[in-house]
Amino acid sequence: MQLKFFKMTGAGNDFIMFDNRSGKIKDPVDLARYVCDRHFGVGADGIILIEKSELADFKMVYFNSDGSFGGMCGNGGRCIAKLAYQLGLVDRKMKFEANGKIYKAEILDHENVRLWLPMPKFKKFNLPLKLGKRIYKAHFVDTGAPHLVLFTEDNDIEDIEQINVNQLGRKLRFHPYFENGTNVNFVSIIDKDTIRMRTYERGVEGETLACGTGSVASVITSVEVKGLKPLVKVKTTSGETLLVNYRNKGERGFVYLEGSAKIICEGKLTYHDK
Ligand SMILES: N[C@H](CCC[C@H](N)C(=O)O)C(=O)O
Repeated sequence: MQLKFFKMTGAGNDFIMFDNRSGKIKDPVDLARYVCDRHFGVGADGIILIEKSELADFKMVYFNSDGSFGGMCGNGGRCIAKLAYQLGLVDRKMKFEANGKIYKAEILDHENVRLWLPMPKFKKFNLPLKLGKRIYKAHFVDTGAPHLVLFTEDNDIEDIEQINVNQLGRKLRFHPYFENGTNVNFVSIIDKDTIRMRTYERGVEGETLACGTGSVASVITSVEVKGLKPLVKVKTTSGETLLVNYRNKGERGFVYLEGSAKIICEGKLTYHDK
């Protein structure tokens, strides 16, 4: 069959997007593995399907490039909001459902999208993680995707740019403490409202150029544990900056992620469903 697709990037985290409101994509796992391959497919970190929702304007269904179900994706969430707007499905402000939760998004201008996330319920700060002979000082926040956060300054890492993210990230990603694995973020504090972050992503099994839910987890941890002051700028590996605003004030609390979301191209994919 032929499937119309859009290739998008959210600050360097790239996705192949499909409108699946008709339900014609039946095997997204196989499709994700095929289309995300950078040499035999189109190439991306994951696929995202727009589907119908009973609860919101539409539903976002996200799979990593290895075909695993991704739950939520912050950069992908900004991309799907942009696409839904471009396709005329929604106005500038919208609500969508992803993995059972409701997200709000707003198209800010031709480039930037703001995405509000539900307040993370599951956080565990100051989590010692033993790996071989070393104990890493880590923190964990579930922002719709599971995220481990390690500050370089607490783990005797001098230069974040020198970390072998694919090697160390991979070891922590498969740490037996996490039943379903975890994404791993390395964070250096630059000043009271800026961090540099590098992420090893579960399901891509390598460093990605930016990670939205990881940025949110890293900023929440930076504010709660290190006293950073929102709005916090997150310098990603792509060179783009993501913004995270966060107030932890009970009923009035909120957290949002802001950054670019762009359509790179659209096309038709020839695909044989297995
Ligand atoms: N890149 C995504 C996170 C993906 C999480 C996914 N890799 C998983 O938990 O399986 C983001 O921008 O939020």
